[in-house]
Amino acid sequence: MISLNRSIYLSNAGISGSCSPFSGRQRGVVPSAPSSLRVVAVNSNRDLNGSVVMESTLKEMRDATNVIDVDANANDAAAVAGGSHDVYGEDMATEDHFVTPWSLSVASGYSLLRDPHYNKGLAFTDKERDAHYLKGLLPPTVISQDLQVKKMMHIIRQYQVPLQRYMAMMDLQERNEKLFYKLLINHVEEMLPIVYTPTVGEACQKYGSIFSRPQGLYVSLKEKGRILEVLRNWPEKNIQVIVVTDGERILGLGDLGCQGMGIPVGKLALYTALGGVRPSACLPVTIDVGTNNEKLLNDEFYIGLRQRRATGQEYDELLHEFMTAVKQNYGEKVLIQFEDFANHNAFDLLAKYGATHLVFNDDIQGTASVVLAGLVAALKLVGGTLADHTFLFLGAGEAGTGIAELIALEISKQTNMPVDDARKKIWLVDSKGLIVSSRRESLQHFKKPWAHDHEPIKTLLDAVNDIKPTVLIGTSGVGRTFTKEVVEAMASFNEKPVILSLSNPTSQSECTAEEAYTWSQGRAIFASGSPFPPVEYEGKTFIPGQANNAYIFPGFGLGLIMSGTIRVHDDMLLAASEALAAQVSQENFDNGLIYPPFRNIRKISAHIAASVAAKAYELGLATRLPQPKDLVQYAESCMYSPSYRSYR
Ligand SMILES: NC(=O)C1=CN([C@@H]2O[C@H](COP(=O)(O)OP(=O)(O)OC[C@H]3O[C@@H](n4cnc5c(N)ncnc54)[C@H](OP(=O)(O)O)[C@@H]3O)[C@@H](O)[C@H]2O)C=CC1
Ligand SMILES: CC(=O)C(=O)O
Ligand SMILES: [Mg+2]
Repeated sequence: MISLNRSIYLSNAGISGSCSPFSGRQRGVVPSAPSSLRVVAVNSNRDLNGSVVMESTLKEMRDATNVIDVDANANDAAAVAGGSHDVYGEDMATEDHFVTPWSLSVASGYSLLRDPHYNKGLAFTDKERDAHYLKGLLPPTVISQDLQVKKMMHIIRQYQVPLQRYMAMMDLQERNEKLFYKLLINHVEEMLPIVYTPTVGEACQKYGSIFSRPQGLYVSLKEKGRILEVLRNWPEKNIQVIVVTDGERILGLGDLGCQGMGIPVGKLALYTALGGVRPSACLPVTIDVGTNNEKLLNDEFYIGLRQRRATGQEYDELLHEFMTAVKQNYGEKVLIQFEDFANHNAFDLLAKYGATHLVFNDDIQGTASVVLAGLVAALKLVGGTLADHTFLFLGAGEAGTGIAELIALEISKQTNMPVDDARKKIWLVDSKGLIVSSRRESLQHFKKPWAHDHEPIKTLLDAVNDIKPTVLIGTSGVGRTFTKEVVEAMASFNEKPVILSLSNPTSQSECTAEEAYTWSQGRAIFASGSPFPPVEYEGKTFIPGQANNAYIFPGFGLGLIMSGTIRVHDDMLLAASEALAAQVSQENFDNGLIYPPFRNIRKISAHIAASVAAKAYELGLATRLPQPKDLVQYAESCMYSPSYRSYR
């Protein structure tokens, strides 16, 4: 039986006996604990000093003095599931689940205010303040969550420097998670450039200096042989999406080593805000195998291993241990999204683990899907079918060859032409010039399918003038490479040249929106990886689109999760593309846009999720049966809500 003085808090502290109260997420339990064992940390002094392990029942928990609530997120899922299925966790629907320690929390008021999952700040009602020992810990006023959002926006807008806004947002995420997501969802177009590209790039570059509270899980070479143990230190048990990087190609900023952590953290914030995956199901991971970035190695504030990158067998073994441990710890339905790996590892990891794990490479596959969607939509503005167009890429790495391949697959599907023939409509330029057959022997494997018969060409401008593409796509990671001459050449033989500058962050964009519109005399159909503001040209306002995989991965992931899909298939990427393209309205087209606005992203994500799930069911890769009748409605019903819950 439980004997309580003042308050109790469920955590894994009872098992470890050594964890400090409320450092990071505290609703977890050592996953290997037998399910019948209830682990309760008794807090007699508002601390977890003297934690004990004991058995308990749900009733006992509820009888305890200060029971807050079952996991609010679990409630979201259970509510939409009508208590009958488990969208967000295998064992969520059963009563037994609700007595497991990670789904029920009991806290002192003081601790409650410091738990980002439950904290509501001034929005705690008087009744809640009474019930949860909050009296006196807050000033008397009670305000709504909407007013809190308004106030935070006011504070954030006062910061002129984007990095300060980023830090304010990260601070909010660590302080009051629901408020963070409410704000991000309600102000998505304004806040996306802060928590995501371009600002997240600068944050990664300066991560060591701005680092305060750790976010995500660091798996370094030091942990080799003990990765399962590291995973078990993470307090959440029902992880559904992991975004993992090794920091070697962070946006177009190169090797940022361990400081790449900003990317998984940012991507997963989007999984929740844009795709509705609950935050506690998301795990950001950075694999630290060292860095070859001399500046960071010599930076006294660098947070990672101070050694050059491990490669070869040492690297492979660490990654394999990680992949094996993830599956062992979270099961086979956890989605592992590879992010910002260098291409010499990215393609191999995807190929190696694609057959055994639910893996998705955002840079190769997510980017491909978002760009194909934009191109399909662009056809409404430029005419013809995909097969009628000629595509030229600057950059033949993950993004470039990934997009090229999906375009070829779609052309082949639409025309019944062999994929090899479809590839002939697509040309790529890398740092050595046009990829042609005479270079084949020395090419990396992912470039070989693009080595067409042609004379060697050294420069992009020469390639543009020779090949005369209708679509020019920048995936080089090098800024200002679409020069005036290049854009003018595109505009000289295309009435409406399609120009996509995909490289991130803004500094690496192949050209700016202003350059694209002015150099093409306002005729370009333009989109970029990082956002640009509208451009005035000859009395007309041009609104550039944002071609970023953020349109795809949140909905794509949601579709996989909600259908219990066990493997990613190319047809799912095509389905996601079609779903996104279908969301572009006539009004968007009238404004020259080939992507819908981000403000509708949750609806868009629901449609993408539904299409991906439908494809998964069709392919027999979905395990959650029976298939829901209305997948869009189902996707919407599964989405995390950032609104506060009432703590009874
Ligand atoms: N908008 C979006 O959603 C996304 C944008 N990106 C962005 O795309 C960029 C590239 O990413 P990724 O494909 O993964 O990177 P990779 O390193 O895999 O590929 C970069 C490619 O660019 C080529 N390149 C580099 N410099 C030049 C140059 N001066 N002239 C011509 N080609 C050059 C490289 O050539 P070589 O092979 O010879 O070295 C390589 O083929 C990044 O900036 C990234 O942020 C990536 C994913 C999604
Ligand atoms: C957007 C993205 O994934 C990248 O630039 O790498
Ligand atoms: Mg990326």
